[in-house]
Amino acid sequence: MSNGWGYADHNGPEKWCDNFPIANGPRQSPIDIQTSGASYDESLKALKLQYDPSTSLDILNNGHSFQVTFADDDDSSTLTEGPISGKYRLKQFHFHWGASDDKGSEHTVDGKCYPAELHLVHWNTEYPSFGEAASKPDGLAVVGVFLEIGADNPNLQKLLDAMDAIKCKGTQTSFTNFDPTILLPESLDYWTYLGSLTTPPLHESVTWIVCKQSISVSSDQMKKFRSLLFTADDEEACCMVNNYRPPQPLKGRYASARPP
Ligand SMILES: NS(=O)(=O)c1c2ccccc2cc2ccccc12
Ligand SMILES: [Zn+2]
Repeated sequence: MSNGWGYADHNGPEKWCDNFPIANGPRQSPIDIQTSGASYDESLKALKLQYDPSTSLDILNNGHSFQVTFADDDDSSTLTEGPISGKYRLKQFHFHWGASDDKGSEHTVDGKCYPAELHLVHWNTEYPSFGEAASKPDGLAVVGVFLEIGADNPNLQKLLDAMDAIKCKGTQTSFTNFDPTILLPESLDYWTYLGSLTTPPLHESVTWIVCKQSISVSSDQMKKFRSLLFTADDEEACCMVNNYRPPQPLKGRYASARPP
């Protein structure tokens, strides 16, 4: 690929295998979660998410999505319990979305797409750093939350207001005192499976934890997501839309869930 990976026809998900052969690996993400095939696992615990708003640092347009980054030099913001062992620290969260309200999520549920999907990225403190953890089979845990078209979601407003300052690739601004707990659905019931990063380098290092309940977003709020650009201010403008990888082959995998 001439100029790095992206989501266009010339450098998008169908081309990633050229530079990242793991794209055709045995535990790639996202997947279509087939609820009839999901198994109940008595050993699964309830998710325990403890976030300290003082760890939020900044919001960045990285040219693929926008992400809010967190200080991860201590155990102030962590994920424990659920399907994982030990303690994982929150590193960042970001979103994926479509050009229209009928697509945009990476995971699907019985073939249903959502207009957007939130990913909260955590790394296993068994390893010395995020960078070390990112390529280990149990290195990362990502909590996914679907966004569904409905009423305006006031909990998204601070993110939407910051978007004017990060329109172009490579721009960032301070984003402090933000508690990502407000982005979570009321119920933290989840499906879980072993997968990968959904973007290059596609490391097969992620325990996926996908919430069954969605949060709301209005069509007008989705238009604000679509006002961001994939491109830098000195490049021809290209709207940041359809920054999602489609579901990948299950290759014998299935999602698990806690018994009702
Ligand atoms: N979609 S994703 O959660 O796989 C993902 C990451 C996952 C784990 C670690 C780092 C990640 C960085 C991402 C950056 C942009 C988009 C998805 C990303
Ligand atoms: Zn993601």
